[in-house]
Amino acid sequence: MGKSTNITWHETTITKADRRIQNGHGSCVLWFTGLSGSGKSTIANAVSYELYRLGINEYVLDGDNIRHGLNKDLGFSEQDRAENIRRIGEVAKLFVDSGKVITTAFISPFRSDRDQVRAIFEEGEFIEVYIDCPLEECERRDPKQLYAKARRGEIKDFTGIDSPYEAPENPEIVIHSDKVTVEEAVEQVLHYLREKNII
Ligand SMILES: Nc1ncnc2c1ncn2[C@@H]1O[C@H](COP(=O)(O)OS(=O)(=O)O)[C@@H](OP(=O)(O)O)[C@H]1O
Ligand SMILES: Nc1ncnc2c1ncn2[C@@H]1O[C@H](COP(=O)(O)OP(=O)(O)O)[C@@H](O)[C@H]1O
Repeated sequence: MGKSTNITWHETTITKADRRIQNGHGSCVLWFTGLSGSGKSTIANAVSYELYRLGINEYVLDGDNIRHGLNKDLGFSEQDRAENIRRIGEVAKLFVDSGKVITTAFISPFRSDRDQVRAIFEEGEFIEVYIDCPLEECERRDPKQLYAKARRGEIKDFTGIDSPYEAPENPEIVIHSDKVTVEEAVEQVLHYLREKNII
């Protein structure tokens, strides 16, 4: 329940539909989820680059970056992760309303948090992209040496080690990042967007 009272929703003069017409394409959020090191940031940025090249209005919301600003008051407890995802979901909704195709790269380990974000969007606007990569491979990559730290007990509540990751049950897109190249992953996402007439 919100704390604000006496507030009224104000419809904007220019609508999401108007912005989509001006842009010449649809808007949606490609919600990447997966373990640390699975490839969320790499693939989300590669998708974004390709969309930009095609003249599509895009934006990337990335976990580490948001935690430097908007969500710098949040840690990695289950409660803080839920609030992290809730806020990102609301920000993503504003971007989708602005007419963009956005990618988000957050571990978002809890199914209920992701489902709550899905619920604030209209049908077809929330596209869950599961970056499916075995923990062993993520740990082998360990691009930020965080798994090594977690194994040494220097980071607590690390996803996949001592904090759970709940895989999506019905994601729109599954990318096996241990089996396909980044280029193939990008093509998989673009194919989906074209098939749905979003781009
Ligand atoms: N305890 C713990 N568990 C998981 N990840 C950790 C942790 N501490 C720091 N980091 C770093 O923070 C990035 C994950 O932030 P997110 O906002 O995506 O996490 S979450 O969605 O709220 O679970 C994550 O980024 P990625 O590696 O890009 O996933 C890590 O770099
Ligand atoms: N097929 C692939 N898709 C995505 N990343 C890959 C792939 N193969 C190797 N990598 C590497 O794995 C690492 C993934 O890191 P990152 O994108 O930061 O993951 P995350 O955002 O999920 O933590 C990068 O160093 C990237 O170069």
